[in-house]
Amino acid sequence: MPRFAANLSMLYPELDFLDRFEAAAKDGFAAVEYLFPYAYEARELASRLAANGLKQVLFNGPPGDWERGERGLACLPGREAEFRDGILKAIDYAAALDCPRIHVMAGLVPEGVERETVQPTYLENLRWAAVEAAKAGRDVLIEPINTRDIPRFFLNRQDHAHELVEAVGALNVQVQMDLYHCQIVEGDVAMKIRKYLPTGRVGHFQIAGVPDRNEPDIGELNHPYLFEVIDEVSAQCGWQGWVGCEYRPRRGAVADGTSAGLGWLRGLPRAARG
Ligand SMILES: O=C(O)[C@@H](O)C(=O)CO
Ligand SMILES: [Mg+2]
Repeated sequence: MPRFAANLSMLYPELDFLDRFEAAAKDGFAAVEYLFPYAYEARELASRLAANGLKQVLFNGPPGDWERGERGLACLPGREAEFRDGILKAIDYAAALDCPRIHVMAGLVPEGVERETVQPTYLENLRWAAVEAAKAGRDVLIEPINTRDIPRFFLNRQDHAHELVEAVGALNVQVQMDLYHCQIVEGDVAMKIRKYLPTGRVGHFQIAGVPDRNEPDIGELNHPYLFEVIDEVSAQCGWQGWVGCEYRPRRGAVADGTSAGLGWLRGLPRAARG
């Protein structure tokens, strides 16, 4: 089975953020990811990781003004200086948390502007981020996201993400393949894993039930089958990454907490949470 990381932005909403580390470790996870570390001192987060024997495997670069709807700066002409400051801050956190990957959110295509118009800005920003991240020994990830959840998001499809990774041409730029978004936008998920994982350009997976982003055993995707596909292809190509559990708990959230909804994980053959 693949190795699973708990996404602490979505799992354990019944707990304060800093208490979610312990909860994930108690549930058997060996790794965590979350959207943003910036509201906390890096040393506080590092001590939670260490105290609970957890690895940090992913977090996001600063997204701009999240409260006002911004979802990344990478494709926004005129925001390059802010983008660069954010990437340098993320690299500092990645060093303090010993985190190998940073997800750089693409941002929203401005109203009335064509996607193609902002693509040069996106590529230039990614190239810059790749160089800075490489100096620090980190990978930069880009994630196609569905437009039902984030209308006008610049990057929606796996093929577009892989084209962009090729265009940047840096070994430390990879695709964050979130199977939830992939199913909503384009489907044919198993074949896309078979197509893209052997390229060496998939840095990380994420999962959630589709369509409602709840536990992976609710909804239209057959995750045990997809995990077998990831296992089979990984065995052939040597992929050794993580699968982030990025969903909003439905089964357990109210009565018993997130743990009660982890039956899908406990039920997997040779379940590997670390
Ligand atoms: O899929 C998602 O929503 C996340 O992985 C993310 O980084 C942006 O919200
Ligand atoms: Mg995701």
